Amino acid sequence: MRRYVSSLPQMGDGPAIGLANDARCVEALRDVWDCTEAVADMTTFARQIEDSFALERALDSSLSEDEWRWAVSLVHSRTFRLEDERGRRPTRRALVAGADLINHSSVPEDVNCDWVANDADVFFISATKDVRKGEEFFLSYGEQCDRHFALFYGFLPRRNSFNRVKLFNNGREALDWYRKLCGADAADDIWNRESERVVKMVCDKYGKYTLDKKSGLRRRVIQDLYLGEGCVVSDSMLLLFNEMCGDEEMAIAAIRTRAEELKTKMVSATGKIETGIAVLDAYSQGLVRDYRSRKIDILDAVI
Ligand SMILES: C[S@@+](CC[C@H](N)C(=O)[O-])C[C@H]1O[C@@H](n2cnc3c(N)ncnc32)[C@H](O)[C@@H]1O
Repeated sequence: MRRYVSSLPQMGDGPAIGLANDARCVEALRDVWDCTEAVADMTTFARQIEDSFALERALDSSLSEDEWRWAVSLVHSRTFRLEDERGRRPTRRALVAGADLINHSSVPEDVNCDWVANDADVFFISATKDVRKGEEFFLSYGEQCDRHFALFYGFLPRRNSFNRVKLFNNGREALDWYRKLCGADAADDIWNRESERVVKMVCDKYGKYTLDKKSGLRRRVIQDLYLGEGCVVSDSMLLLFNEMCGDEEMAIAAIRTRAEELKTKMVSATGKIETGIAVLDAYSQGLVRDYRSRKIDILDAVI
């Protein structure tokens, strides 16, 4: 056991355990387009660490905050989530020595093994294709965009076909942006009726239920308004703009305009980001830069 623990990333190995563990990153990324979700994740994570540290500290006053952050990061980056689909048992996390050495790949063809745990908590890991002697095993830690890996694991997958850039937070924001682009008046009745129709139509097809914090009610919202790797435009965004613009060419032109606008915003924030990340270690600085440049590449590809 001691040998195993000493083989783990040690305290201070920040990069190996993710940017979410560094509060200074939250400041560096705040207000920068498309990092808003990363910042929200990091803020939640920081609060969870603080709250749980206070509880642990009550049990063991010799525990330092750095030790606690290190332990939480290892649990995040090295454990397997055991979920009981029938809901009879709460979700648990298993630290499986040996299996926790397998790296992730976001390239489906490179993934060559998979895992499962049975009802008796026996953990199986098996090859899903022939693996030659000396070849590396790769698991999929999930079909996630770069944000997830940078924040909670401290790396970016070599190639990530699941990476994306969110162009709008919801359908109303998108239509409001488009109204301004067209120079229409916010009080224009015809425009507003048409917007209502489009939002309802896209919501019926692609909307997801979310909890409205103000009213406490569940509402259907259009969320997946994104561009993905290889000039992929999400179905909900294409439908929304097709309906509003009346034809596909104009819809694509509007999406391009938005991409250009966001790229300009991201590039112009570079100075602020560089100042913010100057306090991070060189590895983490590189991670933030790569994270942003991959987003810019996605925007560039459609411009
Ligand atoms: C479950 S561990 C995998 C084993 C780890 N490489 C080790 O040597 O202990 C997860 C950590 O491995 C690293 N990792 C996993 N997949 C990676 C990849 N494709 N590229 C770079 N680092 C990766 C990250 O530091 C991540 O937090």
